[in-house]
Amino acid sequence: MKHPYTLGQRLLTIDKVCVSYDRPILEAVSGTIDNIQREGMQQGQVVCLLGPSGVGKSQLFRCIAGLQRPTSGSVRLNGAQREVQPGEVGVVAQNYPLFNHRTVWGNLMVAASKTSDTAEQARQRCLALLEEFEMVDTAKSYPLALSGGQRQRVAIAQQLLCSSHFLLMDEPFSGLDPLAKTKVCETIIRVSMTNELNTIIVVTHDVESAIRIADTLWVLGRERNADGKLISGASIKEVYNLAEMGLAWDPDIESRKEFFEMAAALKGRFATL
Ligand SMILES: Nc1ncnc2c1ncn2[C@@H]1O[C@H](COP(=O)(O)OP(=O)(O)OP(=O)(O)O)[C@@H](O)[C@H]1O
Repeated sequence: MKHPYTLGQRLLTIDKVCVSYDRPILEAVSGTIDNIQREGMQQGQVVCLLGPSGVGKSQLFRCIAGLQRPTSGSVRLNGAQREVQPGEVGVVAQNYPLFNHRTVWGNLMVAASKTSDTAEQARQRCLALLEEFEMVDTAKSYPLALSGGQRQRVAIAQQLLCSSHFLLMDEPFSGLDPLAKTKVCETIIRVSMTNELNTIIVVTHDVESAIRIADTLWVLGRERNADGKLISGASIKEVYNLAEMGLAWDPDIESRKEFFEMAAALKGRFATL
């Protein structure tokens, strides 16, 4: 079967990342993200990192964000030899920390000013993102006056302004009702299609939302010993290339039987990890 895309440059390399405390938490985690190229489309990358509770997703998240150095191994961006530095990957945390004493515009300008050559350039970049997220009329509002979804979009815009196309999102669906989840999925898809280099890694437990937004799923898990007990030290046990499987970028994915089959298969796999 001919795939409707090709792969370009390497954007992210996770190379045998190990994290240990009193016991191994991550054991030689490796993975790569390449630039997806779809003819006539501006298509970014969305990878969802799934795995059972306590398996080590947050530890890997921190390593990818450059917030924590692995015990061994490395995370590198854009084919570089040096390790990722804090700030290069935007982090959208669960509570969307914003400056509450600044307006939406003020919050965005703080971020844009750090990475723009002139104030006018910063202004243009902020305006473009507000337009992209249909939030121009909230520019003068303060974060506490926004809905959760609006705050999340400001946090995403802020991180896109100060990082270089990489966004890490921590459990963006937790505690949301189905309608709100759909909106978050739409926001992530929209961000991924704003620039072909935009690369979003979403850490989530939400299997259905993950299948809706991702081109690739990484499942973090552990091995079991002969007695069926989990062995410490997780690695990426499964990689599902949804793009190759014909399950990515389909706005009607939820109405297809493959969607339900994939969700059921993943949940079954979770139980073993
Ligand atoms: N500073 C630390 N010292 C020792 N152990 C730690 C430390 N930080 C995390 N751990 C352990 O690492 C393991 C993985 O934790 P982590 O928070 O990454 O899991 P997770 O997959 O994100 O879980 P959840 O989905 O519940 O958030 C846990 O067993 C945790 O106790």
